[in-house]
Amino acid sequence: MVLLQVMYTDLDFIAAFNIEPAVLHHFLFEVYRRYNNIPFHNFKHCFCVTQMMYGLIWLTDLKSKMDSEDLLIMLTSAVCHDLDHAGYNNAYQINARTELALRYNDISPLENHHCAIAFEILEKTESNIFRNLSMNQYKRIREGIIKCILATDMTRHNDILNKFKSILTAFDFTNKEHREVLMMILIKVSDISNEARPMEVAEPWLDCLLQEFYNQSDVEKLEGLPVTPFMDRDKVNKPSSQTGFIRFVLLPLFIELANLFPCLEQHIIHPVRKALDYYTEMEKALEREKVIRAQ
Ligand SMILES: COc1ccc(NC(=O)[C@H](C)Nc2nc3c(cnn3-c3ccccc3C)c(=O)[nH]2)cc1
Repeated sequence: MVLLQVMYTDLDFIAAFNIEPAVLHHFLFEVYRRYNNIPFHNFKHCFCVTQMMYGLIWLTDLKSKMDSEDLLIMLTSAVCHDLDHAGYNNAYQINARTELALRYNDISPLENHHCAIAFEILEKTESNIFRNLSMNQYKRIREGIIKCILATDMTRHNDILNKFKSILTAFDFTNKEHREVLMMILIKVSDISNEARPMEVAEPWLDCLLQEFYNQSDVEKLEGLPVTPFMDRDKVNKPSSQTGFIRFVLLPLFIELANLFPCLEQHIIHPVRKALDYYTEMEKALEREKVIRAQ
């Protein structure tokens, strides 16, 4: 948590929002406690997403383009975005008619839950880092965090990306709606950006993700529920699922963001293109092996 604390300090949130260090520590400890020990959606994932968000804020010089409230919304949303994730995605929640699906009427049940847990923590005085804010500031920050966390539901991926594309040509930092879409894009980029990291860091994350996905599809098979193909251990081909993800999801998203911040080309697009080459090579090696074994 100390590293997360440094990020709040470095971005001058302590001074700007009169956040007491003890309260920040309490908040981050509660967040740490409310993430679960599952292969992928654990506290380490929360840290990676927050660290990526922090890096993007500095790389794009957002401090000079957006006010502190928006930056506080982005960092806090990253910290809280997967709180109490149990390793079963929205499709499972809805198909299995879980308590979450029932409570949130099948509308982004997980993301609604992550956000509700975040504000449960923030309701407690000892961990409410917003307790010295005015009512208006609190309302604005709460609205922003809800929008950002709910935007991490991948079923909304294309809608959010298309909205961003439509405003890109005339992006206006003084336009509230433009800023909101950009904040959603930035938390989405941070959330799925493992492949922008060195391969020795990125590949283990994919193995952890597949572990979580395989665990879910095993349960779905046991419970006679529909199984998502890219989660089925009998169907998933790791390199080809990842080349598909990088080509059709990751690169298009990162390229759009780089249209607004060209410096990101070298920092996140270049490494992802190298990751695509790596998994494409792995795919070919697997194919060759299959041919040899088939003979
Ligand atoms: C449009 O909705 C989608 C699109 C793609 C996927 N996931 C995939 O294609 C596969 C499993 N690969 C993948 N999925 C990833 C990564 C990072 N986050 N992430 C992920 C994790 C949980 C839920 C959704 C996603 C994209 C990654 O590096 N690879 C999941 C949902």
